[in-house]
Amino acid sequence: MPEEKRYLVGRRDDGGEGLLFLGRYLALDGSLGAGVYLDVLKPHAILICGKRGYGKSYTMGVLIEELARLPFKVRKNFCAIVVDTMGTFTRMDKPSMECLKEWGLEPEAIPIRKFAPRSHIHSGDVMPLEIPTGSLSFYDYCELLGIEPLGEGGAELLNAMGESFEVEELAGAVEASSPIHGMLRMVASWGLFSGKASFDGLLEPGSINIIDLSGYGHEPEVKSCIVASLARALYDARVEARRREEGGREVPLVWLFIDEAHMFMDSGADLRAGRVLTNEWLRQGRQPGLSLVLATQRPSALGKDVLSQADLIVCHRLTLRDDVEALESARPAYVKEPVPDAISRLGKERGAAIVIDDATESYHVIKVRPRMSEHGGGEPPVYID
Ligand SMILES: Nc1ncnc2c1ncn2[C@@H]1O[C@H](COP(=O)(O)OP(=O)(O)OP(=O)(O)O)[C@@H](O)[C@H]1O
Repeated sequence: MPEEKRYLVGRRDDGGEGLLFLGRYLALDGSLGAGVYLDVLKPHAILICGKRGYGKSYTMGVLIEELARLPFKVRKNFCAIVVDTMGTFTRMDKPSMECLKEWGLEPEAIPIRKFAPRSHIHSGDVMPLEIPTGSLSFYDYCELLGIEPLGEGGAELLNAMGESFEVEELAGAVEASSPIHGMLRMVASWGLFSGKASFDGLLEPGSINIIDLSGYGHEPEVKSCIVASLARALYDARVEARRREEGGREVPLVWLFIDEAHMFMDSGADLRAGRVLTNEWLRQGRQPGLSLVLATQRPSALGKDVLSQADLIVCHRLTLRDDVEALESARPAYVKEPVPDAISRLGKERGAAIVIDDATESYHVIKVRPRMSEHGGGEPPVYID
């Protein structure tokens, strides 16, 4: 039987190992063609964008599934960390028997684990996420507490800090009458930060770790603080390990997935998480082996850096002029067709996308493959008696 034709994005050669099956070519008449695969052996900065409900989280889930079913000899080089702001991916750790058959995995070999802040754990299969206070800077604390670093509150906090970054100790060190005292007490009561915690548990070779932050739905500063400290600690761990690694892997290469990335990287909001992700991960992440996958409805909100640093863009249907223009103004020379024209070719089909790939300097219209595990991002049904 002739071998099925396939296309690779993210890598120039046609090598066999370390490929994620993304979907199939989508022809104008709606028919599906050759398979499209994404390289996993090199670090990538991937932007998935699209209008609400057209397949961003679904596509992110496909990439996570594909990582989960990589053979262990390849997967052990990596670990994936998924920042799940809406609880979209929390059902992926218990795939159906049918899905396991597709993945070719025994139930005990599923590499997907779930973490959540202790106060948001409601079932026994979720592990507690604790943020090491050592990974927080003075500026992280200022953002978390909503105080100006150069203002009165900032000075008070800085005085209290001395050697300790422990939340309880800081609360004890500021005047009880100060508003910061109350805020630090509140932060301490969450049980989220600890001097004894470490992120090492997430760095298990071959593991896929879903971090459920949906409990902090209305607190962007808390989510930013968690993501900033996590992203910084992972970056430091890889930079350190890279110096020592020779012929083996000490700390796995990291794939960090961030859904609703505009929450952290909105150029107008200037959150700490956005700065770490842009400066350390997008600009400097290639050498330490850090891959970043961002999904957003609002590519125009992320700032020019994200569009210019992404080596692969998966663009689902977009209609807002600002967003289409942002992509058009970042269009590489090898994309001959204006972005608005390419987007209009997608029509209204969910899961259809344009893939713009720097490695092969090409772009393709594809339909992302169907999910194997349950997708948590669908719309809730309306029950009419
Ligand atoms: N590749 C696909 N194949 C089949 N159906 C899909 C595909 N992609 C998306 N869908 C359908 O579209 C729905 C919405 O997709 P998804 O949850 O990914 O939207 P989204 O773009 O992340 O939206 P939001 O911005 O609101 O989070 C899914 O529940 C699924 O039914």
